[in-house]
Amino acid sequence: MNVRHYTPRQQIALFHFVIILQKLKGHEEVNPETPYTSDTVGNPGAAPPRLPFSRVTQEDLAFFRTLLPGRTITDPDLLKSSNVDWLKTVEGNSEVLLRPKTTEEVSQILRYCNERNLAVCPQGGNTGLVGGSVPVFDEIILSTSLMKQVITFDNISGILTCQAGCVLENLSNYLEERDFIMPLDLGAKGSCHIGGNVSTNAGGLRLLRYGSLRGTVLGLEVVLADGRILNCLATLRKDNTGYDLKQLFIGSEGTLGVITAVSILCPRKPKAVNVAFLGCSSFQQLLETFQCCRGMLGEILSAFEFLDASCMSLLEKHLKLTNPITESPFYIVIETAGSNATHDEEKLHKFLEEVMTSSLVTDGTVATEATKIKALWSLRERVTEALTHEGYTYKYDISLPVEKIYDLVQDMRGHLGDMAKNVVGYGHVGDGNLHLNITSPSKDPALLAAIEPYVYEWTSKWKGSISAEHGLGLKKRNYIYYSKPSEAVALMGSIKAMLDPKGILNPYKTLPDNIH
Ligand SMILES: O=C(O)CC[C@@H](O)C(=O)O
Ligand SMILES: [Zn+2]
Repeated sequence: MNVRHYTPRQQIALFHFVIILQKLKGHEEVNPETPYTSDTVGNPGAAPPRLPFSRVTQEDLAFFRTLLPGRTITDPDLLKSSNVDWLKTVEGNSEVLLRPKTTEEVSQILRYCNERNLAVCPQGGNTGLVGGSVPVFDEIILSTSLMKQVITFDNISGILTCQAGCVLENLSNYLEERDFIMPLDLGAKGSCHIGGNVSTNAGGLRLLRYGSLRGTVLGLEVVLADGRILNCLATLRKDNTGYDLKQLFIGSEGTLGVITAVSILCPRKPKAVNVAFLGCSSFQQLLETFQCCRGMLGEILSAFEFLDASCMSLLEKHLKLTNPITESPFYIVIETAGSNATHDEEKLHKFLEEVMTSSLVTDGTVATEATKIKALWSLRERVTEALTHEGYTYKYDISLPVEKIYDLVQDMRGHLGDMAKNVVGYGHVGDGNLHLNITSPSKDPALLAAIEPYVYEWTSKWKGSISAEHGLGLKKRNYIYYSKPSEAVALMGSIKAMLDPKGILNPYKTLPDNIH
């Protein structure tokens, strides 16, 4: 976890080396076809015209280079992967990437940018799916990648305090060595930063059991747009002294402040973990299995996830993963996490017996051993990755009453007919959160016009959320009114104006172009 101290020259060399390695691995290879977002101004889901922020000058660069020697990056090749999002769907034209190590440095950067009216795009692991973590035009990229120190961990209370740039998987490993776990787990754990997770209020695979970050985050340190440091890094379970300001920064996607440190309540590492992978012949049966599962597994249930048969075909086709059970229209991943292996296995087997004999489930397999558990989880966690091989993916992250979630997928299939290559559904049944993904060989404006606003109207009719866990970013911000009343959006605008009067923090994100 600790960062070794390198000279500025060594740091640049290391940074170059890492980028070359990433390119060789092919992970960070930039799709040359990603259009610059600035070229798409006026298109649906794209950017409004550039706001009148200052442009970065040589004097500005001189200031940053003095403040962050070796950590002010201007080489276009090195900037490329920070300008483009993980999905390679949006790309900014930033000419500066800043890599502070301390809160004080972040504070000095923001104080300077605010005075100079320079726009800033805060960036964590850049794994977001709504275009929130990359610049739209030439915003300065403020990366948390070197802020990766664990500050404290209390093994009595289970409270971890760390810098915002800690990678989620590194934190999980750190905690597991101490018999604890993170309350949050995501497919992107190997790259995403805890600060980014908190800024977007990421949900993930354990929310059913441990709740959202709005409950597990106990304190935050945030740097405001004008450079003021707000130290609300409490490590208390209970604290009712005034307004809970940290909630404003959770899920506001870096538009109100830059999160620099987080304190979070971590559960004990479960002694026994089991994963069951089951097949169901209808979504109705899947829902009945969920009800039965909640009743019979009770407190040991830690995840209830699903994917449909189309997702499975893509996993097999593109990632060469093997379906461990008989083909079914729906698949469920159930995880139990408890403190007594015998008790948990007994409960799980009784439940499996019940759902098999009542024919709710057609086939299944169970894993207790770590590598097999990981393999079963891959079938759910890697659907997003499999979809990227299909061409262009239109992504929708919808909350609905749980009994409605798959109706949307079926309805959309009927609505789109042959226009779409694939219409797939997967997600977090336990949280009523559907990931509806629609693919086409390439970007297709006619297909998009058939999907939107239809999908948002459908969601709004059932009082759902048009962004359950991914945020609004650049892509979804103008659809906020489908989920929030105008009074609420107007109040959000007032809060933004109060905390960031010049609007320098992550402009063009989260809030709609027109607040009415
Ligand atoms: O890519 C998506 O649509 C969902 C990604 C993620 O939230 C998941 O649950 O796998
Ligand atoms: Zn998800």
